[in-house]
Amino acid sequence: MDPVVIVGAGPVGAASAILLAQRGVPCLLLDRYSTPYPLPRAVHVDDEVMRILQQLGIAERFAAVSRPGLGLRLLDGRHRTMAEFRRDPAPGPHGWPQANMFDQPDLERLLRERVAELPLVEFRGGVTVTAVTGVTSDVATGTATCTVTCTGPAGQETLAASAVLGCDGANSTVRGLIGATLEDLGFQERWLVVDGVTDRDLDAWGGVHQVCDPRRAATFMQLGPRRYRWEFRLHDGESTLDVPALLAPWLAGAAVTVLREAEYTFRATVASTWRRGMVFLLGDAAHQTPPFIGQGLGAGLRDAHNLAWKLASGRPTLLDSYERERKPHAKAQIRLAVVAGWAMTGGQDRAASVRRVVLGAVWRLPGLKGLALRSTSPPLRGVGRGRRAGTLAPQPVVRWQGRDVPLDDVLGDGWAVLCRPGVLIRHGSARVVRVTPELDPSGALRRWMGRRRTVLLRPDRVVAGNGWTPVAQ
Ligand SMILES: O=C(O)CCc1cccc(O)c1
Repeated sequence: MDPVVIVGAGPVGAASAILLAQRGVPCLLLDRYSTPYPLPRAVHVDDEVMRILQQLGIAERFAAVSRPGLGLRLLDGRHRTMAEFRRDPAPGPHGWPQANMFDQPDLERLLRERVAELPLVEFRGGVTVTAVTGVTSDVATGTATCTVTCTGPAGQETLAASAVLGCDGANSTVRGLIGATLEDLGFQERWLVVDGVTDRDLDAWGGVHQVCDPRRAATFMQLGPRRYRWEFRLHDGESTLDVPALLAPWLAGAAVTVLREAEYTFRATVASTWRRGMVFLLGDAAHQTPPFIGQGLGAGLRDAHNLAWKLASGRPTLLDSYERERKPHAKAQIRLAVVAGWAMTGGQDRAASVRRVVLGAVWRLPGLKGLALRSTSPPLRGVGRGRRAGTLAPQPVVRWQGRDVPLDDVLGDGWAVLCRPGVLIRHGSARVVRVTPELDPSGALRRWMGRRRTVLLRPDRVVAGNGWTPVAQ
């Protein structure tokens, strides 16, 4: 079997390789560079994405280097809290804290270590892809073969591939090679991103601070012990900022070493098509979002998780659902991020300051203080029928073979059916898990199942339907 060639060994490419190799699919993981990009970019993943890291086999190690986020605070220009939306740091319905803050190089290291453990993944660094063919092959038979032309330490090579995954970031070569264009979702701002380490803990609140000040919108958060991220909006015509002066109000006299200062243009875009033949786009190659709800990297990992089991199934008809499911989900999260950005920066008009005053006043109403933040992840569209189809099943701790384990570890890598005790089903190749009081001592799974006798779960733990619907399998 020709390998799946994955272009780009950042988190999305590495995650794709791991998920495919774990399912027995050989992968060739190519990157321009031999070592991971050393500078921090993403800072947050939610609890649904933590389940993907769990499936990759790195969640425990990741939890040891990340910290639960406490939510979101909206501050005015004098850093006074206008509103606070809290998150519980304890594990939630998906078995992990709802928000997890981290330093991206830590995640990249864990992913590369996991890649190195898998004999079915070959990594080649220093390789630049120049052409991809086979993009219009008839994939109905599943036998299409693509070729990837690249240059690297071995000179120019043409590689045969059963599929090609373009995980090569915002300036994706693969995207251009398959003729996809970018749809603009109407947001473009320049921001200065500053990462720093301080000589002592700043004793800051452990959530994300969004400064809603049209004169200088800003974001501040803690990523690790004495590790902090600041982001400052740049106005038209500004190319540099007085960073020490901007950091000073956050430091309370502590000294900071700036690790990185980089200008980014935050954009909201989605690729016109995410697939040609057996060539797929994932991550920033397929979509870019402003960072204001912390869902950029998560969207890419969701792409990898959505596609890997479908590719590994060897059933080409399943592949049509990749873009159909992922694109609306990614767009919904990008639109939310754009709204959040608008609320923060809100323009320079008089109405913007009125909006902020109203927000502050609304926030002081009794009952609104301490409002909990909800998930920003909508259900996937077009997945099966029935209640909760397209949503991710929860992941309570269950009692299995005498041990307390997270549900996903019991469900395994394939299709699964949760069923009430006493229900007789023909189970085909799906793993049948009977939801008895012994299995589910907290009752969380039984409460979630409600009156449903059975629930069919896809390999990515998305609800495919109620009852036993072998059609979906
Ligand atoms: O959802 C949360 O609790 C945090 C969202 C977040 C994460 C990272 C950056 C950012 O601006 C928002």
